[in-house]
Amino acid sequence: MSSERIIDISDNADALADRAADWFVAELKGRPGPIAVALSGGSTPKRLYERLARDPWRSALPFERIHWFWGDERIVPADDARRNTLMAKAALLDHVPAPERNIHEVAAAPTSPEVAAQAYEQALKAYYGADALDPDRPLFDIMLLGVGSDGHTASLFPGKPALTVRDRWVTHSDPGLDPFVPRVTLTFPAIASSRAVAFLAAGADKRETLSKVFAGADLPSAHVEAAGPIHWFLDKAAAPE
Ligand SMILES: O=C1O[C@H](COP(=O)(O)O)[C@@H](O)[C@H](O)[C@H]1O
Repeated sequence: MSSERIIDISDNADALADRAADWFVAELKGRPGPIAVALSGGSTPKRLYERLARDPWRSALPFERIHWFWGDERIVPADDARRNTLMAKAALLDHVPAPERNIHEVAAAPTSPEVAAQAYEQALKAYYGADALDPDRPLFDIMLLGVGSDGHTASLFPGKPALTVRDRWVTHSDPGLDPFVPRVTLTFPAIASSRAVAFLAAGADKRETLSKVFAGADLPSAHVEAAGPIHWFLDKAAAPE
């Protein structure tokens, strides 16, 4: 299986966020029933979240029906600024009519990463209504991902055991990059259960990594599959030649 790759290059990080916000709204337009979105941490997605919190994007989204999940989380105390959840709330969820019951956070410390991963998998299974992923019924409608300068995505870091986990939807991982705090992450099979995936990457420090990813290097972000296309929203500084 190899997902279609669609590359969208903008002049700068702000234009990239505008493009991604337009895509996000278009992707959900007319979609009936509950909608599951997996959010990413990282510097580039924040700009997208800020846009979704304001018009014209905000008023085009069915917040009552959108369920918010995270592709990965840092297992630190709930009020620690390194939490991906805090960033998404500050940029988006605190400013939109997102029902509390639709916000599915990963547990914070002092919960252990093992227990947090198990609990998150149970929460995903409860939402999905089954214990096994059906390829004809993707778990996520939209999966947002970042890519680190080492090629990691979510908290799937090069060389770490989490990369090989196929029998779980969620696992825990040690980080390969700062911040060096325990992580909980979706596994590759859970990420692949997505109707659409969008990577967001901006800045010259991502360029060399992206060249390797697009050349098929053995890096985590190159191994992401999806039920539908994989979009890459990049700015000119990040885009390889
Ligand atoms: O640690 C993380 O890093 C990646 C990439 O972040 P960026 O700031 O380099 O864009 C992010 O996708 C992930 O959610 C986060 O936990």
